[in-house]
Amino acid sequence: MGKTCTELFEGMDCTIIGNAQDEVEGIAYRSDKVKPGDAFFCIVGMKTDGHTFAQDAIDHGAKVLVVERKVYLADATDVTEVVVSDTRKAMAEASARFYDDPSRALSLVGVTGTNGKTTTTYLVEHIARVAGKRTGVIGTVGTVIGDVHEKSSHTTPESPDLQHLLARMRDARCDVVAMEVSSHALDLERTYAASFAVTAFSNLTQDHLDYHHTFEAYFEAKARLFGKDYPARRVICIDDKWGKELLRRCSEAGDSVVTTGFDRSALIHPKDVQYYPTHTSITLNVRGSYYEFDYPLVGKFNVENIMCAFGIGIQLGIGVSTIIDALREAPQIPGRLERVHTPHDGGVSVFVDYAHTPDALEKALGSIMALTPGRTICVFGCGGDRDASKRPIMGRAALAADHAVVTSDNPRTEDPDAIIADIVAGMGQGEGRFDVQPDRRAAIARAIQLAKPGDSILVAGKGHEDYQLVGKEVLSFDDRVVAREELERAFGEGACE
Ligand SMILES: CC(=O)N[C@H]1[C@@H](OP(=O)(O)OP(=O)(O)OC[C@H]2O[C@@H](n3ccc(=O)[nH]c3=O)[C@H](O)[C@@H]2O)O[C@H](CO)[C@@H](O)[C@@H]1O[C@H](C)C(=O)N[C@@H](C)C(=O)N[C@H](CCC(=O)O)C(=O)O
Ligand SMILES: Nc1ncnc2c1ncn2[C@@H]1O[C@H](COP(=O)(O)OP(=O)(O)OP(=O)(O)O)[C@@H](O)[C@H]1O
Ligand SMILES: N[C@H](CCC[C@H](N)C(=O)O)C(=O)O
Ligand SMILES: [Mg+2]
Repeated sequence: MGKTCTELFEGMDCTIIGNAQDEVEGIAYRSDKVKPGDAFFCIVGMKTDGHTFAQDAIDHGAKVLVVERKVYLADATDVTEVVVSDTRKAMAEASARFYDDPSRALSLVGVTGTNGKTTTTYLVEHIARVAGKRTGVIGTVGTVIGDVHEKSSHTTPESPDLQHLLARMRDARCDVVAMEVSSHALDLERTYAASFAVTAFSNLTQDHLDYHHTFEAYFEAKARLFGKDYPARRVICIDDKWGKELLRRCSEAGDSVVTTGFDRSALIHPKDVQYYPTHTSITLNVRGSYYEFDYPLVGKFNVENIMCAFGIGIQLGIGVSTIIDALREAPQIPGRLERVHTPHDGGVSVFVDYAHTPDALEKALGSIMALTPGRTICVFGCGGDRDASKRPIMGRAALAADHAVVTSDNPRTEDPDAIIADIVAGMGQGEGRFDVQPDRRAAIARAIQLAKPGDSILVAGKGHEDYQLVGKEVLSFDDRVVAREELERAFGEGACE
């Protein structure tokens, strides 16, 4: 299934040097992954410049090079070069064409925002499924095509991988695909040339300032999903100033917008919410009509996610009663306030959650504390090679718990003790209310040792992850499994009193 350079690049602002009728067999952006007949896109990255790997790509069989500046390869006269002004955008557009624009053959939903993307996409998938649609999901926890789950390395894949996935979903006759769109993806044009039926915004709070540097730049990256490159129907949570600004822009552009939020001016907002340990009872005001129902997710932040998914359902044309039927039976989202079940828990509730930002940690703790009769203990750390400025803020946020155990998340290439020192720098007011235990298993065991019947433990930061990244190594580690093992060790048969 090849495509000629003409087919891939026609209409783009580019110069083709060589044979425009050359057939391209695939699209590559890593030289060592090139297969014979591929087009290799040379990307100027943050660490290195893809143009310097042109020869390596040719050695692996690349037939076409797409470049921002001509590379003049003396011995490669049979290689066609395509000169463009932005290889990332050109790669996204060529990838869409290579797979015959799969996003146009289905309803693609893009969810962006700092927190809530994974949860919302899972809810949308479930709503669409209950509405009788065939579904797909693309995001942090992995890819789902129909009933088949696959792992993924990025929340939002690089454009050739994304278009390939969408093509597989189209070929599997998916009607609705719910996809997380990260700010990195928008900035790096991974989703450029994908056409969305609906785009949705959850919230914007601190994360990824290592990459974007300022909040404004972070917001503008997210805002792109609501701009001219991505025409679609919109769903916007207007509880923060960033959502209000997006609403202003989309209204000015004449877009169809469904607003959501606790803000009473939102088209979808709650009239009443009752929080329980196992579920939530809500009365929602949806465009002036009231709907009362229970759903099996807990916590205040999930009210926002429920409303966002509701709004997306409406924008997809799904009936309100179907949306509510689906939400009543909403699935447990892996590693999001997921209760650890084991026969011997000593009356201690352990929740594993993916809170890895200051706002998420504060909200996850608040949600657990509101449902806990006893004390709440928080086990958490921060990822290495990621926004370091969030560490002391997360430290301070964790002091809302009765006790905190500061540990390692994914240290990656950083020194775990140095990450912990950054966190503890924000915990000056908490003398005596936290311990430090760099070993994550020992930290979970320590929290269990401190807990009494009626207490809760929040193990935050890694959620569904079944690995720990230490240096360049990928170690096997799953908070849910480790918590279960440590609960059994503490309270199971044979445990020492
Ligand atoms: C910060 C970031 O997103 N970086 C992405 C970016 O890397 P980069 O610009 O540094 O690329 P580079 O290493 O300088 O290389 C430049 C070019 O040379 C190529 N190259 C490089 C080496 C070689 O031997 N051969 C070769 O061809 C590379 O493939 C690349 O095309 O472009 C690369 C592909 O072109 C991505 O793989 C890489 O993702 C890195 C691995 C990453 O960790 N990204 C994370 C932060 C990320 O994207 N996260 C978001 C989720 C965030 C959230 O939701 O919280 C996500 O969507 O997953
Ligand atoms: N609407 C929300 N507002 C604030 N915090 C939330 C919200 N929804 C979820 N959270 C918190 O954020 C964590 C991550 O949630 P989720 O995985 O849905 O977000 P995400 O945007 O996909 O995150 P990531 O950027 O890592 O992909 C949850 O475990 C929870 O602690
Ligand atoms: N998508 C986020 C996930 C962070 C998860 C946390 N466990 C960590 O490793 O920091 C990121 O890549 O920044
Ligand atoms: Mg996610």
